[in-house]
Amino acid sequence: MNTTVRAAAKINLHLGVGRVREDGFHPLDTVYQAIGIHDDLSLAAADDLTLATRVADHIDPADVPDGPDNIVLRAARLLASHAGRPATGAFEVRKDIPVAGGMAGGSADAAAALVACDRLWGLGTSDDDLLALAAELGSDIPFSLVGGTARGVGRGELVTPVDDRGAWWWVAVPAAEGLSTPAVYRHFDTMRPDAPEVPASADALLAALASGEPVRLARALHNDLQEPAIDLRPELGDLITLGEAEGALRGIVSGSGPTVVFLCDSADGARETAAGLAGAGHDVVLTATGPVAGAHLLA
Ligand SMILES: C[C@@](CO)(OP(=O)(O)O)[C@H](O)COP(=O)(O)OP(=O)(O)OC[C@H]1O[C@@H](n2ccc(N)nc2=O)[C@H](O)[C@@H]1O
Ligand SMILES: Nc1ncnc2c1ncn2[C@@H]1O[C@H](COP(=O)(O)OP(=O)(O)O)[C@@H](O)[C@H]1O
Repeated sequence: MNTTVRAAAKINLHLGVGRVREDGFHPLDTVYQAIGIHDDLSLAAADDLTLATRVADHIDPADVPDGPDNIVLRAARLLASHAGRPATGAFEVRKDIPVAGGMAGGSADAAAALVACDRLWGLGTSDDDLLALAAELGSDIPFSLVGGTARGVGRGELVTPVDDRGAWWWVAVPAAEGLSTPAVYRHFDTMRPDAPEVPASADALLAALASGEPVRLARALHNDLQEPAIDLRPELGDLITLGEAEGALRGIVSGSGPTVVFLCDSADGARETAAGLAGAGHDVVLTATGPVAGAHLLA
């Protein structure tokens, strides 16, 4: 029998980035939100470890590694070694989350793989151990397990859920070509040699979130990686201006980009913004609500 796990894309409502640490990572104060764009991962019992990927029309299959470098297989091997057992199983991943888009698609798949292997192998790994293994694989992966809306500190791996009773409407516009996360962080270092050691606080964003007011949340959105991402891809600035002219409350680069996400005031607002962006020639325009759950088993 197959085990199927769904994992969501993330956006950063607030991404405060401090001066690079000695270990090469940047201290963050961030607020993540999981939104309704998903990858689905299924796992069947097998004698060896295999992976097949299927991608949505808006994804180039060549962008997804199909060998041992795929983070799904890395996650399976890490959990197997933690449990002292062989890594076995036949994975199939169906990708809808833009690749190298600043939406943590690989992190979502890694979180899904941890949950699926734990189930198929009957391990009953504790939440604390799963979160620690997730952090070892990547800074965003603990959040992909937790989902909802959460604050992330440290290098983003220390995650605490926050109060969010909103149902926020988002329009996401991925780019045809992804951006490398380390390259955007390096560009941040060049552009912001004076970056403070302590990253910009997420407190104002959290207050806006608790208000439930889309206009207030729109004003509070903040991303310190937006400037370097736009400097590397100037067309992202034009895209933000366009989406705002088409009715969005605010556009912002998602994480390290190049996906741009637009906060809208309602379902109708999101439909209108999406239609305006599509009419202006953007082939791929996705609409989603957030928050949604983290990596979870499908019945
Ligand atoms: C920028 C963010 C914002 O949520 O997301 P994406 O836009 O990539 O989705 C994250 O910080 C990405 O997290 P993730 O993609 O898991 O990063 P990791 O695999 O841990 O690290 C990849 C590389 O990114 C840089 N990195 C990552 C996290 C961090 N706090 N500081 C960094 O400088 C380092 O160069 C590191 O070698
Ligand atoms: N399962 C996977 N899905 C997507 N990308 C993967 C996967 N496994 C490894 N990768 C590699 O990770 C890189 C970053 O992918 P992704 O997590 O989608 O982006 P981001 O870090 O911008 O959120 C990709 O360019 C790809 O080479």
